[in-house]
Amino acid sequence: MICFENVSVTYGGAGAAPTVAGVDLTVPEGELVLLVGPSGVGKSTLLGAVSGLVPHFTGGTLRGRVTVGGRDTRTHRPRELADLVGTVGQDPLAHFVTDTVEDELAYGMESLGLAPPVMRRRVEETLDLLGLAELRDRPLATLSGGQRQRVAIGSVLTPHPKVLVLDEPTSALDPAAAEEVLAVLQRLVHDLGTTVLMAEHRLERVVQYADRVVLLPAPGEPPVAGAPADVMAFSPVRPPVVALGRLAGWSPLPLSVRDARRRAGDLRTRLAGADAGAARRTGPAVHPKDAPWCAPGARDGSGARATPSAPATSPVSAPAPPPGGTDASGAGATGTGATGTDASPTGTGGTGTAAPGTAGTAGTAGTTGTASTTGTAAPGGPASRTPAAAPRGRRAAGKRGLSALFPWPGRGLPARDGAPDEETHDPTVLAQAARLGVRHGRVEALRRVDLVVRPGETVALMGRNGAGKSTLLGSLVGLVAPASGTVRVGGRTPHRTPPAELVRRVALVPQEPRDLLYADTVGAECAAADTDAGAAPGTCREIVSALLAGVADATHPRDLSEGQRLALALAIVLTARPPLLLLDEPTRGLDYAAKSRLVTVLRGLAAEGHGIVLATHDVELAAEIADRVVVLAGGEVVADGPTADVVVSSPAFAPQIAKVLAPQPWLTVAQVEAAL
Ligand SMILES: Nc1ncnc2c1ncn2[C@@H]1O[C@H](COP(=O)(O)OP(=O)(O)OP(=O)(O)O)[C@@H](O)[C@H]1O
Ligand SMILES: Nc1ncnc2c1ncn2[C@@H]1O[C@H](COP(=O)(O)OP(=O)(O)OP(=O)(O)O)[C@@H](O)[C@H]1O
Repeated sequence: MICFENVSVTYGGAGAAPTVAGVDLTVPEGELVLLVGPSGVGKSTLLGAVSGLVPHFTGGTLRGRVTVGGRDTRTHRPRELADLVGTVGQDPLAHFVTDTVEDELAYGMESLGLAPPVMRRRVEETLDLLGLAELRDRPLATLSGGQRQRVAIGSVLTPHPKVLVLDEPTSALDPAAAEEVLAVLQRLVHDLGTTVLMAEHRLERVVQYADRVVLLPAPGEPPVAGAPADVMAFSPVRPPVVALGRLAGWSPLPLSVRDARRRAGDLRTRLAGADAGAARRTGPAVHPKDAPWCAPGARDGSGARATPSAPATSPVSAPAPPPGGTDASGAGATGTGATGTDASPTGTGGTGTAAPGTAGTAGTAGTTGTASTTGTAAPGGPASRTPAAAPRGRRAAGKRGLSALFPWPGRGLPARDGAPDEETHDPTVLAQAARLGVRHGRVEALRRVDLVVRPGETVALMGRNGAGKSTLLGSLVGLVAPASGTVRVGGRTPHRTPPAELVRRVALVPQEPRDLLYADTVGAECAAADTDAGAAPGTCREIVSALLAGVADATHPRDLSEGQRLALALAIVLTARPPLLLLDEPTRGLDYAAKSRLVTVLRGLAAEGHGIVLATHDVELAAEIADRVVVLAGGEVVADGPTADVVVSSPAFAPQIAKVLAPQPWLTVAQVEAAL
């Protein structure tokens, strides 16, 4: 059904190396084929060549031939393939064409001219199938990340295309929703003979459903295709059950928890006497001193360093003194460091690239709000949730709004220590929500939420799509104001705190990393991040490379792969080293190796006394890194406890290894390896 004949794709001008090359591949009708490989290797590029987006919309040069159902995708533009191919990209919002859930589900069918009764029936079926019935009239812009992804999937299912091309379709879905979507896909493949080509990083969710796996081992290297267990035997990306199977020497390798449980008897016996607690403490934690970007003096070359477990009011990320010697507390309104630059004389931006913002800069940003996608946050009121929908120009303004909100701990920022709500601040508490309620219009997104985050703690927020995780993170950075109860960060009330003060206490990597990016190149983003944070030049760049190799300085952030873009956004925020670090779904697009490097970095920060809160559906990540898991449901906290207790007691949130080795207490392959 899909045929690649000696295909290569090259971005950039003459002489550039091809991103993918030597692709000869056939995907037969009625098969589910899984495309795997490291971040940035070219998976989306190959998928785009099938849907026609590459090269028609992305640029670049496609050589060779890709046909779908006999149609050449180079001579047929995407709309000429629309009756045959349904595509879900990595950024659903960018592809939505209507305004509401129901309209979006109907749109593809309308374009094909299907009869109204048929459309009606299929919309209803799909609303039920994907748990969207209650959201049918909702504006798409108000949906949570996972709700958007469900709509995107639903909208390609309704026209019943013969071919589905899906790029990380479960990345924003909660575990149960992911299982449901995969069950639907399997039914389409088995019952209707639909052909599915899907790229996915969370192999633990999908590999057992694949008929075949195609591995892209490295950029420019030809793909290797085969039976899933055969490819997993040598694949550099593999789910925990496969890693466990390889560790234990099982053959054939297990692809599912069920397969692995059947093989695990001996392993359980070997592990019976081992100390799970000790193994759990044997993670790959790298002390920050051993991480180059964290080395003393890395930030300003002076060797100045914050004390571990410093309280929030003298944050571990406390900005280093500027060359001029001005310190954070004494800078007053003019403390702009060596440059003396006011970032926003026109009052349109936040601290921008001139992080050493003055009181005037910060105040202006906060009060005018820049009419940006998020700029309404600070004292101005709740923020729009639609930054990704904004055109590039607005997004740039959004970035300025964001930089006013998020973490550019400017040197010389005026500290209002001693302000009323800080007087009673307990330095062992980085953030606290008490009986917190938040509304988005008619939607009660959070109800009576209690949460405390202390220095050195890593907390995973988990829960179904729409449970309120992003809202809770948003309330900690002042993006949303409480309807009831209180929220404090570093002793401040976030939505009432001038952004320039808040950024010294807390930072957020948003669910859509694009919202943090505004420069034209990776290099410029990194340079701005260093300046904003008062870090030594090269710090941000070093973190990007440490998380993910192969991200070129000259690339426009728009052209980065999903994982590369996330690595850049993470690096920008990690450069700022805020006392409290908030991460909203921080592993989309990241391969297992990059994820493990991220875990190492975060562990290092936690060891230094930073607090970390991550909203995630990635149960494997939560098992690796979180001390505590807080589960939200319908806007309420329904569980809050040590990771092992919370995740093991829930089939939805238990990582694969916990399921395989239950009732033994192991959560990760690393723990098992350490114990053996
Ligand atoms: N339009 C473009 N212009 C220039 N370079 C691009 C463009 N699109 C992708 N690239 C580059 O091609 C490479 C492959 O990107 P692609 O998105 O295909 O990778 P991927 O395997 O899907 O990554 P991920 O797992 O992170 O989603 C990356 O280095 C990326 O920077
Ligand atoms: N601007 C808005 N207007 C109306 N409802 C909204 C708005 N923003 C969010 N919501 C709703 O609030 C609820 C909580 O959304 P939130 O984004 O916090 O969920 P989440 O737990 O992060 O979900 P996901 O796992 O899908 O990212 C959802 O039902 C969402 O649809």
